[in-house]
Amino acid sequence: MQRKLGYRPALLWNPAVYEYLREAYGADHFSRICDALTRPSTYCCVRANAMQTSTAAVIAELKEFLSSKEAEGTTCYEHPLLKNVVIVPGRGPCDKVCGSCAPWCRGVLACSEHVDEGDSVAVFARIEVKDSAGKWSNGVTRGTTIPLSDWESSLGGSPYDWFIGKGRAMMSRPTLFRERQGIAVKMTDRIYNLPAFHGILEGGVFLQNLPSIVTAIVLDPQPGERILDMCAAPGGKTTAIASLMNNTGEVIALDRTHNKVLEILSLAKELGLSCIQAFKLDALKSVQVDSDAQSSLALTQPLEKEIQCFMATLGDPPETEVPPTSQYTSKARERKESRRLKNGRGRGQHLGGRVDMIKSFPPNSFDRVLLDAPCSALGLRPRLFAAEETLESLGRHAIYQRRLFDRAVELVKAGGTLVYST
Ligand SMILES: C[S@@+](CC[C@H](N)C(=O)[O-])C[C@H]1O[C@@H](n2cnc3c(N)ncnc32)[C@H](O)[C@@H]1O
Repeated sequence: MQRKLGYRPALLWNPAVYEYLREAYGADHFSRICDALTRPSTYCCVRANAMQTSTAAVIAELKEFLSSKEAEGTTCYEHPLLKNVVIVPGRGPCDKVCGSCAPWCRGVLACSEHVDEGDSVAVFARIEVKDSAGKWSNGVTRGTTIPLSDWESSLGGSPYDWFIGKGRAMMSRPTLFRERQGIAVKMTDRIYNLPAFHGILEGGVFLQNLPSIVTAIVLDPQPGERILDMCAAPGGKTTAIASLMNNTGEVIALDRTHNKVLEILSLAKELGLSCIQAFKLDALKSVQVDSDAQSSLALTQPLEKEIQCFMATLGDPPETEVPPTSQYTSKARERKESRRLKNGRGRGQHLGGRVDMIKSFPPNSFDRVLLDAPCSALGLRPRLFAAEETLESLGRHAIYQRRLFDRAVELVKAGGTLVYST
């Protein structure tokens, strides 16, 4: 039983992607990457909003918050090199689980008999796998009972179950399978422990990962300049840039999705950054073209053709390629669905609020351009599952990113700075 409580998960890949990346990185390096991806970061990073507070004030307030019961034992300190950046170390992995994420009742698949509100429970994550018919499933019907006597051979025994911590049931077993909303388990001890910062120091801090903060610093925006952030929502890097400019000059943020533009505007308002203007625009169409250039653009290879060429460069797929699914879903439909998942609600389902649209910008319009292109999200951590990405979908991301990059190159002034991050 003790063996199961160790946290040594494996990341589930599409086999062809796994082979491709293993060859690209080398077996040893790739194995370390896979291992790191399965674990959360062991620290949090908070950017102090210099417009509203000081780093010292943020540290004082965070320390007070962290010394509260929930986050006991955690402290924070200023980053040794980056001013305005505060690091909050977490803990993990803990052999004996050392909380608080909260499994939502609709997410609970199976549960032991006679669990009552207030009981102490162990929480496992189960990963979906593809069955022989090519259908994704976790093999558990919602409402399954886990017999306490043989939990190890049922839920606990598969390589796709990982113990993630202990908690207290907030609902009885019958209630949690009946309810449509609510927290089923309040985690008390987690394998990895990072304090939650809900609603803390609103407007004074922004929770942001270190590479995102560094991206804005590398761009090196200067007060008074005109900066473009091409794929900007929710505005983490846009606001970091505006802060570095002491809220002077012009920071233009683009996103192609209405609701996401609203998010940028709302974050800029919350942080008191008035030099940010956000527009709804497809960055692929962000460069003004004259009519000659327009007709040559029409001659550029369509995306599908470019992807086929990319696939051809990979040669035959390895024998381990995942079999095609029995239920056919068109590529266009798959793309639409994945866009919907990434972009949230579409046109006609606006969150409310007007956003400005802009047509395009003349070439060489900006002192500096940041392109934080949409990516495959394979590097997001922690993750136990990456098998939905195929070589084709990765190729699609690469081509899309390159097209955006071409636009960024056109928009930055000669001698200006272009930072590409993804
Ligand atoms: C990686 S996220 C950007 C994160 C952001 N830079 C930050 O730090 O908060 C990528 C964003 O690009 C947007 N996007 C994707 N394709 C786009 C396009 N063609 N034009 C404009 N925005 C696009 C997506 O809606 C998404 O919000």
